[in-house]
Amino acid sequence: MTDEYTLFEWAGGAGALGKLCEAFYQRVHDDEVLAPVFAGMHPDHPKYVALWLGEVFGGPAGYTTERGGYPHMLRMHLGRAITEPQRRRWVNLMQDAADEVGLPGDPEFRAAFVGYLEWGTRLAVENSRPGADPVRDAPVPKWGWGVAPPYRGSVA
Ligand code: HEM
Repeated sequence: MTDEYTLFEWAGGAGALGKLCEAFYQRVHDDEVLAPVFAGMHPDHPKYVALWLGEVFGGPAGYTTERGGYPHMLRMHLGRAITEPQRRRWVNLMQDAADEVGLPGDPEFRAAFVGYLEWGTRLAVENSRPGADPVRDAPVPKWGWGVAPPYRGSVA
């Protein structure tokens, strides 16, 4: 059964995601494309992103209960005008960090993991576009092992 474990559990839980984000932001710090984007970030930003990822991947709802949930995450991206090269570098460095900290390398986990990174970063670009007016309030999304159906727009 594919849903016997959540992605959170399969990844190694909060500890593994914490290490992933520490390694990722270390790489960001040394990266010519992303260092300027994150120059003013909150010192605990890696912890918050780890909390977010944990909730998305089926772990505890800590980002919602402790950090303002989806509306806060969305606000943090509004107006940032994230570019495609920045987005792509973000995805690349996350995968480098996943290798570095030894997240599971099996095809199913990595496909689901990278699927979320692609989906989430493309939404971040869209939502950060100057003038974008995305829905402000929504639950933290959940990501699992499955395959996402095609997006058909908002159907009344
Ligand atoms: C799957 C993709 C992404 C996820 C899951 C994500 C997650 C988050 C979260 C949870 C926050 C708020 C942290 C807090 O509570 O303080 C945040 C803030 C931020 N994100 Fe993202 N993000 C994604 C993509 C991106 C991309 C592609 C960029 C730019 C290349 C970006 C740039 C930023 C910046 C600059 C902040 C503000 C950091 C600070 O000032 O502390 N994000 N992100």
